[in-house]
Amino acid sequence: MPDPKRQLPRRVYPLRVLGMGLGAVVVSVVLWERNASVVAWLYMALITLAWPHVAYQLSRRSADPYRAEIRNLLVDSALVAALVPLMHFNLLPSVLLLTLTMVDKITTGIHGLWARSLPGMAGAAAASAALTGFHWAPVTSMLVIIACLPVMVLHTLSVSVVSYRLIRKVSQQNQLLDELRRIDALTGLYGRGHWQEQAEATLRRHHATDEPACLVMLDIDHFKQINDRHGHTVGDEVLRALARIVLNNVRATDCAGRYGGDEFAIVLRGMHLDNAILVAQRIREQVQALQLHDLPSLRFTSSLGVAAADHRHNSLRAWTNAADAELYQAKAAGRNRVSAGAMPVLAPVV
Ligand SMILES: Nc1nc2c(ncn2[C@@H]2O[C@H](COP(=O)(O)OP(=O)(O)OP(=O)(O)O)[C@@H](O)[C@H]2O)c(=O)[nH]1
Repeated sequence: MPDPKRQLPRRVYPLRVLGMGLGAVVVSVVLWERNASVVAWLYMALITLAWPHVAYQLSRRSADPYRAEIRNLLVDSALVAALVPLMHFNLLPSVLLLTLTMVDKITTGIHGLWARSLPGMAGAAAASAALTGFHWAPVTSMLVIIACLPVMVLHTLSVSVVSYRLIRKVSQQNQLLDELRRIDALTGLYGRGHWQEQAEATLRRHHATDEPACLVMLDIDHFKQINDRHGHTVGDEVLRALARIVLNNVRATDCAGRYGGDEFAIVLRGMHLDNAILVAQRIREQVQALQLHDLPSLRFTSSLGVAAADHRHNSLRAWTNAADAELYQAKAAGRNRVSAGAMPVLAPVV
């Protein structure tokens, strides 16, 4: 991929040619109005027409084109400031060109570049005033106003387009970051943070409307042994396969997340405990029957704890603790089973 810093001179070159060219139109009209000398015309042509090409060659030949281009940007500002005395301080073009060169420094996004350009601008304006003689004629004619329009319009539009692209890129990247934050990369289930937000919302709705909801905590049995015997890659494959089973058994309105290493949490919205137990049983059975494509001999099981949302659950922590306690029961009772609150521990169907 081309280095964007090395590409900078090539990107800036046409913009500088265009900007300085449009500036030249403005200054030419002012010089023409005041019957400027040949020297003044040459001076203007050197700055506006020759400089962009010199700048390009300087940065292209430099060992560090990026730094060279920053230097060129500072020279741009100084040269534009030098045009002001040449125009006898004609008000509109002077203010316009100085403002635009400042905007160019700001839109680079380089911290403080505009401030760094100020001493050079002041020095160049003073030197230019000394060379050309200090003439004060700030009144702007209609012709000069018209000559200012193209640079004004084109510059404003181009800055707007660049800002628009930047804003779109930032918002796309924010969306991507949000997606990364929400989704667990390994399993494709929700990550813990997003899952918790959704689970909290479900619990709040239960408190507000009495809408039933159940929480299933699932943990793979002896997962450490799978990792130890077959390696982490197989362990990861087991986690992915289990996530697929979970997703196949929940509705779009439910919320399944990876809670920890080999622990999964599912919020079943609008569901009573008896139905939630059926879902948990179905998942347990499918996990037990699962065969990995690359390692069909590997079998594993899971334990699940189910807790219905209750008014006594004053926080998500209380609800997850209740489901976790059930999960602990299932593990303690011999694993590969579902445990659910008031319901008896459910032994596996053999
Ligand atoms: N392959 C893989 N392993 C993980 C990942 N995250 C956590 N683990 C492993 O998961 C294992 C969890 O093991 P334990 O919590 O001790 O539980 P267990 O072996 O499943 O035993 P029981 O839960 O008591 O049945 C640890 O060995 C972790 O290293 C992961 O993303 N990929």
